[in-house]
Amino acid sequence: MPPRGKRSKVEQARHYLSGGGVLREDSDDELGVDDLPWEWIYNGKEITGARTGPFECQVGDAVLLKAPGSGEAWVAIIYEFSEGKVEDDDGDVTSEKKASMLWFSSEKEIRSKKKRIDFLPNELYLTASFDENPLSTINGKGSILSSEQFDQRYPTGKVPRTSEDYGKIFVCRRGANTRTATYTDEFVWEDIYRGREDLDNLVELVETQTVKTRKRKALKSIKEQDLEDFVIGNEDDEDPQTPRKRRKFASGTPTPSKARTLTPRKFATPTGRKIVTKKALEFTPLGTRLLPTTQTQSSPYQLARSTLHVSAVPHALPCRESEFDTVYTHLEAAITAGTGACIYISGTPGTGKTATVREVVASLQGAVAEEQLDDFYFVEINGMKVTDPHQSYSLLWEALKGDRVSSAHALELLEREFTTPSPRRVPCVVLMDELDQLVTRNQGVMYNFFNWPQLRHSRLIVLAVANTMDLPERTLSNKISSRLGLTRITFPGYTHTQLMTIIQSRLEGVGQVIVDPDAVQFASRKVAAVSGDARRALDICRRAVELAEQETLTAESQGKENQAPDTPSKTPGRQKQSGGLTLAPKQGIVTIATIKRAINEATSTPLAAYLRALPLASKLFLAALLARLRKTGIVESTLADVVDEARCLGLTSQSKHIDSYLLTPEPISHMENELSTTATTGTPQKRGRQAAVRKEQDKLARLLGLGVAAQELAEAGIVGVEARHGDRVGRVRLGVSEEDVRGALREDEECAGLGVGG
Ligand SMILES: Nc1ncnc2c1ncn2[C@@H]1O[C@H](COP(=O)(O)OP(=O)(O)OP(=O)(O)O)[C@@H](O)[C@H]1O
Repeated sequence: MPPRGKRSKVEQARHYLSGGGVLREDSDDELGVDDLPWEWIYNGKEITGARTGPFECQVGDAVLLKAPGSGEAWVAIIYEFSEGKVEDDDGDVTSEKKASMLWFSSEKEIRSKKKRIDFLPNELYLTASFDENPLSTINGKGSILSSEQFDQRYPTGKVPRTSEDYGKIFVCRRGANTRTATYTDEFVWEDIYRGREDLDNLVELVETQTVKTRKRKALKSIKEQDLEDFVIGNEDDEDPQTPRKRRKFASGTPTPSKARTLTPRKFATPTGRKIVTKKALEFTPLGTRLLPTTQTQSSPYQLARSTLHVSAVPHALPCRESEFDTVYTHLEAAITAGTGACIYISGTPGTGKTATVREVVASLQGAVAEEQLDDFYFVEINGMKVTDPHQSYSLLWEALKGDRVSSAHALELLEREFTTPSPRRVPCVVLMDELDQLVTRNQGVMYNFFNWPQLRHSRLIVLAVANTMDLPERTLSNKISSRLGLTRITFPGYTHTQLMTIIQSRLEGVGQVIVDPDAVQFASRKVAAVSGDARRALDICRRAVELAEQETLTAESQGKENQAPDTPSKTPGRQKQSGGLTLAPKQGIVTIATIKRAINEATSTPLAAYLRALPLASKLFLAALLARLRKTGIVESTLADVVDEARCLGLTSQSKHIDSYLLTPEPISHMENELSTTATTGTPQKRGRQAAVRKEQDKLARLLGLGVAAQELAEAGIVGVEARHGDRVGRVRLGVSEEDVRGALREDEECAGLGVGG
């Protein structure tokens, strides 16, 4: 190996320039292949420099930074040094020496087609973007020159490959904001930068002479932004809506007086390939826009229906303020500190988990747009929308790089990405919704998404949303899940007063009373008694508004038959109309009676009627399947587990129906044979015991008869049963919506005490 600082010609020849980004082989850096420890260089108490072996660097020096694995390096000026604690993958805490870097950017990183046409092959732009990096990412020193100085040294405009300077010397004559593609006036580097004391002036120069943010259509209200803002895979540089945000200093680091921004990423893939985005994948939009007011405000009923619709995005989420704050604080802290995080959010359906997370992300997007928060990417992966859990890998990779690859390849790339230090990695927030669906047969996906945020270079923030509290423990084992150190937030079911507030707040915009307050209270109490599900409460109220509207229209058309043709139509609240029709005081608005009708309707669909008419064995089977679903959060159960669950339900249930069902002699003859081995003679005590055993066996035999019920339910499409070849533990899952089954059986007398409510 050649002595440090000197490179063989062969090694030198390996260097090559790439538009300012230096591509070099890792072993060929000035620091050599041995990872010697870094030491501080002090001036009094102040850290002014750092050394490793014979290599030294000082505040104000231009350095090359590497990203091992990708072979890329970037150029930055050291702004200051600091030391912090880090936990390695084994949980050991060590201290880490790092430096905040002021970045140069290559022409390649300008995120716009408005690139300058006069850029030089080895030109860099000075940015006002800072980032913190471990000293271990330093790869050597660089030199920055004005174009005049550079021309004097290299009149041909090129650095010979054999030169010591090859790949290390750059021209800087302008500052730039890479996101807005705006540039400072031309300057002479040696005039504006003589050393560390000029650093703050440099930043100020770039900040004042470049435009900070592109104009965004919807800074006022993120909810009204075009959905493209949140759709990944949209790499259109011209799109001013795509969120490309700035980063602040990591927390815990002394923040300089100047605002600091991160050059938004537009790095190539690790293989250096240009990213060509194919047709964008579909993602769940961050929020669904409200329909145009012209469509919704034509009648107060229509307005009420649309604001009560579950797909409408409310302007605020009442009763979720503290959950919002917790999620917001965790996300903001992780984005700012450039660390990973994994937040596990659980709660029964309709408790506002998804809505709250989207609201938080939208607020953070707003903060980014206002330059108060660092840039971050956001992607939603919904377990219900992926056909295979492994697709999550491709979706995440596409979110990070805009590059669509197969799941297996994406997994490989992600592993490499997250274990590799990279100087300017933008944090990525992933919402993994309906997580239960992603773990059906494969815990690997969940494990990876929970584990990656722990890797110190990942900057991955995972928000995992599921219905059950202990999904990680159940699927990953206690040991692994406790090591993962998840932050847990539980969303409780809404109380009736909270549901009232939620409904009333949605109705505020309607302008007149369409739903009687007593009706709101009635609906809220009904829902809170079983599930605390806002979706269900909203659905009931919306349906009740439709019923009230129909009622009014019918009354109107009947009235019209008695009226002159030009009589104005009625609106809710009017009691008397010309033409002799008199409406009752509450006619036309939703009353308790309307709510009752809406609830009845919801439970009197053909499916509900079918479910209620099922034999008790089938109902018990469904109740057991629902109980499994609620306990495990996993959509699929084994038949054996369901039968076990049914046994527990049967033992704990107070229902006389269930009791008599379980104690009726089992009709399946082979069971009889198996179970009739107990003798029926002996002392009265013994006979008592035998009778009890017999009773238990009868119950068991009955329970085993649930297999027949399962078969019948499968034939009707209510459940799906899959017994793979050679697999005696058949798997079963619901074939219709869980809510439909719960809704139908909730008030069924035979199912009382089986806990099917929610
Ligand atoms: N606090 C609230 N204020 C207004 N609307 C709410 C509130 N909480 C929930 N909603 C509404 O209820 C519906 C269901 O909410 P959301 O999808 O967030 O529930 P979830 O807990 O994620 O349910 P699931 O587990 O079924 O996905 C949405 O339309 C949402 O807007």
